[in-house]
Amino acid sequence: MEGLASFRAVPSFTSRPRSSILGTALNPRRGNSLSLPSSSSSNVRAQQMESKDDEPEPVKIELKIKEWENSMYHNEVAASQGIRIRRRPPTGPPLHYVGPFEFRLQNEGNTPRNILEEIIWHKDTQVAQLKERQPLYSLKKALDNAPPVRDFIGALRAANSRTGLPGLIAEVKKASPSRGVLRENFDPVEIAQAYEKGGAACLSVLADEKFFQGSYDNMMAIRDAGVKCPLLCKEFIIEAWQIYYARSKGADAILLIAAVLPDLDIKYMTKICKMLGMATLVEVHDEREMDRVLGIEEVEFIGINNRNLETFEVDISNTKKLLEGKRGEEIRKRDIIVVGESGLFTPDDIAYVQEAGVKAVLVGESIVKQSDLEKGVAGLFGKDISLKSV
Ligand SMILES: O=C(O)c1ccccc1NCC(=O)[C@H](O)[C@H](O)COP(=O)(O)O
Repeated sequence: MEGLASFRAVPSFTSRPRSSILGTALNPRRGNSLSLPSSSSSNVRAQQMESKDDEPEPVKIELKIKEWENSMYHNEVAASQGIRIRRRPPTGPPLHYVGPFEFRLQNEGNTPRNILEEIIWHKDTQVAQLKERQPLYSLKKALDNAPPVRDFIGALRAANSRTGLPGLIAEVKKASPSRGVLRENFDPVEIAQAYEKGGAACLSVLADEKFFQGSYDNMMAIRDAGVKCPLLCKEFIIEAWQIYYARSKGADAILLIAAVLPDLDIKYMTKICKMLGMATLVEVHDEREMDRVLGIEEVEFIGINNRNLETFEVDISNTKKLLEGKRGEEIRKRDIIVVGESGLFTPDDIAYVQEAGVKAVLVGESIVKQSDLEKGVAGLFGKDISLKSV
């Protein structure tokens, strides 16, 4: 797979001087054959798309140089699609390695412009470190032991027909940059079980530690406890590697944020998810992002975030605005499931976004703050939506 999506940032480059990489001897003749195990499973097809970790060392280095050169253009390509979030600091990484010390440069160029950009820059560094610890080839092996994928979109459709209300994706969310800590006594398994009992169709589990106090351990614990609701890994995905990682931890769906990812990345990552059997929720916030995403044939599941992730402003009329006119028509024609996300607190809010055309809602704050979570779900919908109610 050529293009922007296949040339990702080079993790180790963020903390190593370029000369240490360029000074390494290279083999200019790049072999194209891939030694993959023969199997017809979807995982293997996905492996073939992300194969460079299986390459011999000199080829890997050459690829990394190409990645580095191409990543320089990433911000430019993204900007041409109206994406304001930069993948990494334009003047170089914030951490500079100088002998045994590291120091942080603070200047206008390498200071994030908003919280989303700060999250993405942090994620870039974090993913780089995780990838070094668990490269793709070993991650792919871990997929063999991952629990089976459950049908995320199917669960939402089923809940929608069962209750006549939008299917609920209930968020296991301890804290957020905009609201701080939402729930002090935070037991992810207890929360997940209560949501499920209350009638949630699916769960969204925050995986980011730094900004949301979430974790992949939470997601695994929820799965291991036997919760049947399919799980959305709520993470800031910037590399395909993270999709495999999420799958290895039991995720059934992932989130892609259009404000962060260029079209080619969305397309490429959606294909990887499909091969792994996972659902891809593509999140938009404005008309421009919606139009970009509707231009991607593979997209079948769209989230409209009522929260502007750059300013934290929440306005649920955003969902209505983005589903009006031609956009709404196209969505209905393609039978795309739309999720109304953020800022939903009351039965009136739910009715409002349902009227606008959503078949599902993603809700965190308003339910996670309730002392009785099961009742919290019923309170949000204005009625008992649990399985025992019908
Ligand atoms: O919630 C935040 O403050 C936030 C900040 C920066 C990036 C993402 C953020 N939230 C992710 C979400 O969109 C919400 O967790 C989700 O839609 C649920 O929202 P809510 O019901 O308002 O908790």
